[in-house]
Amino acid sequence: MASPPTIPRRSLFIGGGWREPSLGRRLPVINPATEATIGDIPSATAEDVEIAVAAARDAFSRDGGRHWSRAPGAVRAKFLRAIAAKIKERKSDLALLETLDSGKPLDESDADMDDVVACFEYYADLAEALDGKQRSPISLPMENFKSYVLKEPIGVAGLITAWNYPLLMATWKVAPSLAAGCTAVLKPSELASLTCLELGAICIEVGLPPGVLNIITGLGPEAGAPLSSHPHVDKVAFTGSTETGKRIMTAAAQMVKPVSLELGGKSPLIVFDDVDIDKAVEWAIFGIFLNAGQVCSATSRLLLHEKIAKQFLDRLVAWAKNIKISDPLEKGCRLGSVISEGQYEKIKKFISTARSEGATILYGGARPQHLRRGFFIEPTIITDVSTSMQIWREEVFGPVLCVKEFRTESEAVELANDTHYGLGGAVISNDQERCERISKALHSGIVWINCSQPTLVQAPWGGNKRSGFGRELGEWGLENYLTVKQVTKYCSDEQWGWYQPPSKL
Ligand SMILES: NC(=O)C1=CN([C@@H]2O[C@H](COP(=O)(O)OP(=O)(O)OC[C@H]3O[C@@H](n4cnc5c(N)ncnc54)[C@H](O)[C@@H]3O)[C@@H](O)[C@H]2O)C=CC1
Ligand SMILES: N=C(N)NCCCC(=O)O
Ligand code: NA
Repeated sequence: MASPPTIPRRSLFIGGGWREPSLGRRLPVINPATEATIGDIPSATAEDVEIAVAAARDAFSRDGGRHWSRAPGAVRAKFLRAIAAKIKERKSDLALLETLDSGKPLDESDADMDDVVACFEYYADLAEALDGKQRSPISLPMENFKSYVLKEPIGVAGLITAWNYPLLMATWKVAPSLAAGCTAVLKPSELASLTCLELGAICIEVGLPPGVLNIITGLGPEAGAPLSSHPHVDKVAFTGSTETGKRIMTAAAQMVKPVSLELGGKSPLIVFDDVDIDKAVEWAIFGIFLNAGQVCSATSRLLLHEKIAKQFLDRLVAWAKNIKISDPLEKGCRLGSVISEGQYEKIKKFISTARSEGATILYGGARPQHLRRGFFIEPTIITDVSTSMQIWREEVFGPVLCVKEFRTESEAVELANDTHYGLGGAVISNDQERCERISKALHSGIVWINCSQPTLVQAPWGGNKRSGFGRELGEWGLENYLTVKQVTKYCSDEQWGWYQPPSKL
C-alpha cells in the first residue's frame, strides 16, 4: 500500500510568515472518511486576532498604500495571477488535501481547484480594469460644479468561511478583497483548514507583500468572534449557517461595520410534466447529492408535477442506487462522507424526525452497508412530506432530498416560495415562457433553468431572506470590498455669494 500522504504542519500565517499561536494550542485534523486523526492545525485566539489585524492594517497603509491599497490594479493583478499559477501547479496535492480533510470525492476537489484558479484569474482582470473605472463623472444639471466618483478599498476585511468548499469559499472572498486593494484576515472553518493554510505557503512563494493576507485557523467563538467585532476590521464577509450569521451581524453592528452574509438555504427544484425524465432526474440528483448535499444552494426540495411523479421517483431511485459511494479517493466516487461526526449525527436526526413525523423514507436513510468506518450516509429520498414538517422547513446540509407533488404552476410557485430562505431555485420544463415566468416568481437570488448548481465566477451569487444579503462573484463580488467616494469641485470664478461680503476698508 502507498504510504499515507504527509499533512504539512503549519502555524498561523501572519505578516507574511508563520507564527505560533499565542497560547500554543492546536486542533486535530480528522479525515471524516476514515475517522482517523491525520494532523493538526493551529488554534488562534483573540491575542492572535489582534496581531493579524494589526498586520493587515499596517499592510493597508504602509508607505501611504503605495505598495498595495493605492498601487495600480496591475500590481495586485500580478500577485493574484501568480497565486493562481501556483495553485494550478499544486492542483493535485491541494485536491488531495481537500479530500482528506473534508471527505468529498477527489473528482469534486479537482473541480474545486479549477474553480479556485479561475476565480483568482478573474479578479486579477477586474483589479486591472478597476483603474479605468476611476473618476467616472456624474452628470449634473449645472456648470459651476463638477463631480466624479472614486472607488476605494474599504480597508481591512475579515473573511470567515465554512467547511463545505474550504479553499473555494475562501477564494470567493480573498480574490475580490485583494483585487479591490483591501488587506484581509481569513478565518477558515476549524473542520477543514488545510488547504487555506497552504494558501499561506503560496503567498510566501509568490512574495505577496507581508500582511496583505493573513490566515488564522481556530474555533468560531475563539478566533471568528473577535475578528467580527474588531474595531479595526472595516468589513466582514461570512459564509456559513444562519445562526452564526446572526451573531456576526450583531457583533459587526456594534461598530457599524458592513457585512455580507452567505447563509443557508432550502432551495426548490420544480419539475413539470413536459420533460425528458432521465435528464431531469440527473439534475435533481446532482442538485442534492453533489458534495453530499453540503451545499448552501442544494436543491433539497423537489417539486414534481403529479402526472410524472411516479415514473420520476422510480427513475430517481434507480439513479440514486447507481451512485458510487466509496472512499472519496477511489476512482469514480460520486458520494463521499459528510464533514464530521457532528454533522453525521445531525443528518441522521433529521431523517429520524422525518420518519417520526410521518414521512416515508423512499430510499436510503442509513449508513451504506459496505462502509464500516467514516461518516457516510446513503443518498436519501423522502416522500409523503407535509409543509409543516421539519424536513420541509429546515436546512439539513446532507444528502437528503424531500419531495412533494403539485398540480398547477401557481401551486408549484407557492410551494417553492414556502420557506424562510431565498438562495437558489430551479425549474425544469420544455416550455421556455413558463421557465421565465417562474424565474420572476421565485423569491431567490439565483434561478437555474433546466439544470441545478452550475456556479460561474462571472455571475452574482447570494440570497434573499434568511439566506443573507450581498452578492459574491462577478463584478458584484468586487463592489463588496469597495467604498464609493464622491469628489465635487466648485469650478466657477465667481464668489459663492451666499453671505453679504464685509466691507473691504
Ligand atoms: N450555508 C452554508 O454555506 C453553510 C451552512 N452550514 C450549516 O450550519 C450548520 C453548522 O455548521 P458549522 O460548521 O457549525 O457552521 P458555522 O456557521 O458555525 O461556521 C462557519 C464559520 O463561522 C465560524 N464561527 C462560528 N461561530 C462563530 C462566531 N460566534 N463568530 C464568528 N465566527 C464564528 C466557524 O468557525 C466557521 O469558520 C451545518 O450543519 C449546516 O446546516 C454550515 C456551513 C456552511
Ligand atoms: N462550486 C459549486 N458547485 N458550488 C459552490 C457552492 C457554494 C456554497 O455552498 O456556498
Ligand atoms: Na477535517
